Amino acid sequence: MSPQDLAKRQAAEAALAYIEPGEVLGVGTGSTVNHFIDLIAEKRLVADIKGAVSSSNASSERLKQIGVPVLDLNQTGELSIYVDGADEANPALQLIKGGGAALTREKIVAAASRKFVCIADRSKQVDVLGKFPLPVEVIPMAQSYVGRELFKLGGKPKLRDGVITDNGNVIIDLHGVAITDPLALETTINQITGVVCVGLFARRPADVLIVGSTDGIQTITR
Ligand SMILES: O=C(CO)[C@H](O)[C@H](O)COP(=O)(O)O
Repeated sequence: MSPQDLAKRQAAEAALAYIEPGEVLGVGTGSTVNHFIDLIAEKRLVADIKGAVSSSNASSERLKQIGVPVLDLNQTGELSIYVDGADEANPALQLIKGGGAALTREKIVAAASRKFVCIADRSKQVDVLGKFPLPVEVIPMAQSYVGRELFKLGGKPKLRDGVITDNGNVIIDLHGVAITDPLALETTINQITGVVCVGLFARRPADVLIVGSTDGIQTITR
């Protein structure tokens, strides 16, 4: 396992402590979350979990494989805990997410959860968000229009080739914007017609960030 992968696994393992027995768990998407799901099985915690609401078809499949029932958010009500990774996190625990194209469902599950526990390796920590291209999920017929509107914001929008989201939409990645005011940019992009969701989690930041590294675990609480 690479040092980065080991750091992701350490963060994922620390997040197991946030699981509330008998509760429905929100589960995100990505390689760090895959460690989290695998660890639930390895540490024999499956029976503690009533079920999970998942942010992607990929995570749903992985959860089912270890025997965790995948539930419909419309049937569960508010979730106590949501565990997910991130592409970038700033000191206010605002995030860029969507590297795995699951941003819309991730934002929905995060919004419907009382506590968002973000798990990441240290490479994801930044002072200013925006080195990682900002993912925007877009209705396919609006992709050219939205691309032109995103260009006006000063960055370089690029269609993510060959990617269709679980919701049947496309992803435009906005490159080269240093995000000094995440709340304002989230609002601006949300208001572009044809945008389904922007992978900027400023209005709904993480509540806890668990960072794994070769030096160990760091937990930051908002
Ligand atoms: O937002 C995401 C998927 O849409 C992931 O949380 C993000 O891309 C981090 O992925 P990884 O854990 O593989 O580094």
